[in-house]
Amino acid sequence: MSRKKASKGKGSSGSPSAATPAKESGRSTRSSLVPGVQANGVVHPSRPPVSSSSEFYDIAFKVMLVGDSGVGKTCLLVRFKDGAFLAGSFISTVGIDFRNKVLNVDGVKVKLQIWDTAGQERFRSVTHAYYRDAHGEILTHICAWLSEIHEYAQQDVVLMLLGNKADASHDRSVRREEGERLAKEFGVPFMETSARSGLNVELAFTAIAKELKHRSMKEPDEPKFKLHEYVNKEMKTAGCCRS
Ligand SMILES: Nc1nc2c(ncn2[C@@H]2O[C@H](COP(=O)(O)OP(=O)(O)OP(=O)(O)O)[C@@H](O)[C@H]2O)c(=O)[nH]1
Ligand SMILES: [Mg+2]
Repeated sequence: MSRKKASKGKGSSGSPSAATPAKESGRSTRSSLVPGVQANGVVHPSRPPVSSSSEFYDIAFKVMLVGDSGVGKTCLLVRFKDGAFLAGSFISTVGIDFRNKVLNVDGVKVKLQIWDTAGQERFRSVTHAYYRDAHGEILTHICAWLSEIHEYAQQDVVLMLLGNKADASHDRSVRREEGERLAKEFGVPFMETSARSGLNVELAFTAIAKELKHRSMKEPDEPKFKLHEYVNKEMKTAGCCRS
């Protein structure tokens, strides 16, 4: 299987299809974005791996983080990408940013190009343009955002609801019971996360990557990947020692 090289780091763009470097959010240093990365879910024919480096990938997908301002989308992405928590004052995302991460999913290098959208209402028209290219959506406020997704995203987009700030008793985005109820009602997987402690952050993105990879590369005789079952099995509970 031939491997493509992933652009590293963080970027932002005014256009969903042409990824061009743009302004930084001011929260972390900017690294350059290599344009022309195809995040199209296309599997490349089998060839020996070009490199064992995590920079190389076999298949790529676009995943969007959507939700209200302040729920922790940027922090979740930084935790996933860099393993760190963005402490300090809250700097709201302007427009849209993205970061790439390559995961090893059952021996396949899956690149997630993760778009971190601004939750503020005034940027809504910017984020609408990105929905149609997204393969996966990670939500942090299901009711308000599902109608947007139904309107702008592809029908078969993979969805996941997160209840972030599980470490904080008062400042949570979604109460666990409420999250579980809504997720059941809308038929999407739900998990509690914490960008601060790292709880379930890796799992949330890995689960999406697994589902997308299985959809693209499933052999005819291979059993269907069950996202709900995988999430329920792997999920760690808030308050527990693991993260
Ligand atoms: N306790 C706690 N605080 C968090 C967590 N995640 C984010 N925060 C805090 O919540 C605030 C908002 O986080 P952001 O990640 O910037 O929020 P956002 O969803 O990206 O907001 P917009 O960019 O405006 O859409 C910041 O002050 C973070 O430090 C978490 O898991 N636990
Ligand atoms: Mg943000």
